[in-house]
Amino acid sequence: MSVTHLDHVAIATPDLDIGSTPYLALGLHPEGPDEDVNGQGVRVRAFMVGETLIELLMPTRPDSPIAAYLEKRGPGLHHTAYRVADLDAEMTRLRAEGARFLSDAPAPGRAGTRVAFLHPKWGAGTLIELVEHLRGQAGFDGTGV
Ligand SMILES: C[C@@H](C(=O)O)C(=O)SCCNC(=O)CCNC(=O)[C@H](O)C(C)(C)COP(=O)(O)OP(=O)(O)OC[C@H]1O[C@@H](n2cnc3c(N)ncnc32)[C@H](O)[C@@H]1OP(=O)(O)O
Ligand SMILES: [Co+2]
Repeated sequence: MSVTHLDHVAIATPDLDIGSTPYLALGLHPEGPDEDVNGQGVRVRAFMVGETLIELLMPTRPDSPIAAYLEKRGPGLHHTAYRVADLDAEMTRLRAEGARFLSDAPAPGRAGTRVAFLHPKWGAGTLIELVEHLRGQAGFDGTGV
C-alpha cells in the first residue's frame, strides 16, 4: 500500500492568530503549542479534524517558501499532504514513474515526521507533500510495517 491517509491540509498565513480565526470559530482546538520547523522556515499551528490536520504555516524568515507564496499569491491553501508508511520506498517508486521531487532526500517536518515535496507542475497545479510518521507516534497506524 502506498498512501494511507490525507495527513494534512496546509494554509499559508502571515499571522497564526489571524489565520486561526475561522478554525476556532468552527470549534477546533490547536494540537499542542506552535512549532518552529527551522529547515522549512515556518512556524506551524495544527488543528485536528477527524484524522486530518489543518496546518497553518507562517514564515519565520524572508527566504521561507511561505514568504514567497504570500508575496506571490497572498494567504490561502498552500499544499496537501499524504501519509505513507515508508517514505524512502515511496520516493523510489514515484521517481521511477517520473515524479519530480523538490529535494533529493526527505527533510524533518512537524512533530518528528519526515517529509518530501513534489513539484506543483507534477502535481497538476498543486504542491503535494508526502509524510512519514515515526513508529509509535500519535496518528501512526503502522500500515505497511
Ligand atoms: C512543516 C512541514 C510539515 O508539513 O511538517 C511543511 O509543510 S513546510 C511547508 C513549506 N515548505 C515547502 O513548501 C517546501 C517545498 N516548496 C518549495 O520548494 C517551493 O515553495 C516551490 C513549490 C518550488 C515553489 O517555489 P517558487 O514559487 O519559488 O518556484 P517556482 O517559481 O519555480 O514555481 C513553480 C510554479 O509553481 C507554482 N507554485 C508555487 N508554489 C505553489 C503552491 N504552493 N501551490 C501551487 N503552485 C505553486 C508557481 O506559481 C509556479 O507556477 P508558474 O510557473 O505557472 O508561475
Ligand atoms: Co506540510
